[in-house]
Amino acid sequence: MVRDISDIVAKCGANILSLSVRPGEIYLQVEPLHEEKLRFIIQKVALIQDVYEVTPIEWMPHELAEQQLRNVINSVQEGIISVNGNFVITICNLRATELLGLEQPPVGKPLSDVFEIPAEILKHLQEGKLLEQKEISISTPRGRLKLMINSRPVFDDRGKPSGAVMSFQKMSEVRRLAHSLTRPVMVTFDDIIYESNKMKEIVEIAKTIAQGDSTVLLRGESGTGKELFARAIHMASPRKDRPFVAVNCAAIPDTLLESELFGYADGTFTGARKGGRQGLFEFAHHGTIFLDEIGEIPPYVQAKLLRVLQEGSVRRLGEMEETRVDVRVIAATNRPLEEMIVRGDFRQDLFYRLNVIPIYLPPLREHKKDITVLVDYFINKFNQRFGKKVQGISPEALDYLMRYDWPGNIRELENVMERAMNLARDFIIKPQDIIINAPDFLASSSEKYFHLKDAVRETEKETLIRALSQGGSARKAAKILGVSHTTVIKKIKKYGLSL
Ligand SMILES: Nc1ncnc2c1ncn2[C@@H]1O[C@H](COP(=O)(O)OP(=O)(O)OP(=O)(O)O)[C@@H](O)[C@H]1O
Repeated sequence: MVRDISDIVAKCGANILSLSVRPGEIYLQVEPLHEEKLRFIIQKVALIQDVYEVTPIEWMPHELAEQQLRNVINSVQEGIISVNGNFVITICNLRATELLGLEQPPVGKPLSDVFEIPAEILKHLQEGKLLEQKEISISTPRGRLKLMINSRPVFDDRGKPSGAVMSFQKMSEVRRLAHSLTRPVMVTFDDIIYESNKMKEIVEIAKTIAQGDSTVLLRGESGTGKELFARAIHMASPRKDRPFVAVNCAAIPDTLLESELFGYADGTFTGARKGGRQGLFEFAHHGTIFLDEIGEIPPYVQAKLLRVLQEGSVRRLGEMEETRVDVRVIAATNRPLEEMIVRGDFRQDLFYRLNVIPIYLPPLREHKKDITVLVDYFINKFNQRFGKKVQGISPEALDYLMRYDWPGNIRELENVMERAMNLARDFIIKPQDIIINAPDFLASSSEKYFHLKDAVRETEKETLIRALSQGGSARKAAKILGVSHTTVIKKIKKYGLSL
């Protein structure tokens, strides 16, 4: 049939440009024809035995497939470049062309002409190796650009490397994406509940300093609202649409803290991720980093942190190059830093750098006036969470709360209220719904009633609290108690305590 068709076309003096045969279909591309000649060819071909239909079409099937593929690769957000075995560009999508600052896709040009690829990466590609999440910095007509690159090798029929397909994204976009996934819980100053003048003054100061960029040091006992204030300051600042990165310095083992904060270069240590990794400071670029439990950081990390605060740039572990970071630092601690300086446990110069705006959050026992509004706030909060309809608290129960000293501060009050809301059978919280786990306090109250299990729990919690305040850190408490650091961390979580 193909020969019969070709004969007809040839007799009409038309040139066949390409031909494609599929089961049940024959496609013919001929040079442009006069309309009459075309009609004549169609009529003749239609008369060939077993030909059912002859239709003029605009594009050959391979041209259509090519167009569809081009549309797909041009519509993706990432830059895509494919190279052959000689590292000549065969495909370059619109995003890649734009990122490289070029007018036209550089198809047909050697990769090295348009892309300043570090030698080690080039070697990697030539050897047909997979490349994952490698950061590179290239110069474009519009200036230097940091990219995150991935590359998959392509192999020929004999399994030899014959090119690669690379995809890349701007580092700033990767950061933004990561941030959109880890967006902080939106805490604002409206979520800070108080009515006392003491707290009012503090909130006013915090609102004012939120506008600036200076480092803030939040001091106060555990559970007084330091993290809440840090988040509210961030959300009231011009940085609110950028990352808020909260780091609990005490929860990260000393050996990891440095690389977590400042990142590491490729091949810095065994098991490290290929291509290195950016640290939390880089991740927080243009945003805020909250360094909780700052008193827990070891001396060598203190020295590096001081440099970051002084220079405004970070150097990843194992790297020479410095990266500028624009990060507002909010640090917090419940430790007596001044005493730690005297003992040589905390650097004085770092203290001064951190203590630019000190904010002291008082313990709840010093602003008991706020208990009433806080109780109402927690009743509302837990009504919503538990689908309850508790309307308030009885005067006796409130009096009970007022008599207690709240060593665990607002966090402890919140926990006690959560428990009370679970126990409440009525629309009003009664004294019997309030369980305060403090032996001294229980002894002085009318409801003293212990199962052995509860007593063991209480004693364990008490002992843990004592070891923590004596030692000042989970690690030291573990030593005092003769248990592992992990056990202490687990128990702290179990009892809703905080370092
Ligand atoms: N003024 C407040 N109004 C409402 N909730 C508060 C207030 N202060 C603290 N809280 C709540 O109390 C709990 C403890 O607060 P937060 O974690 O901020 O304390 P912290 O001082 O950072 O504690 P730690 O030092 O143990 O990390 C949180 O659930 C927080 O939402």
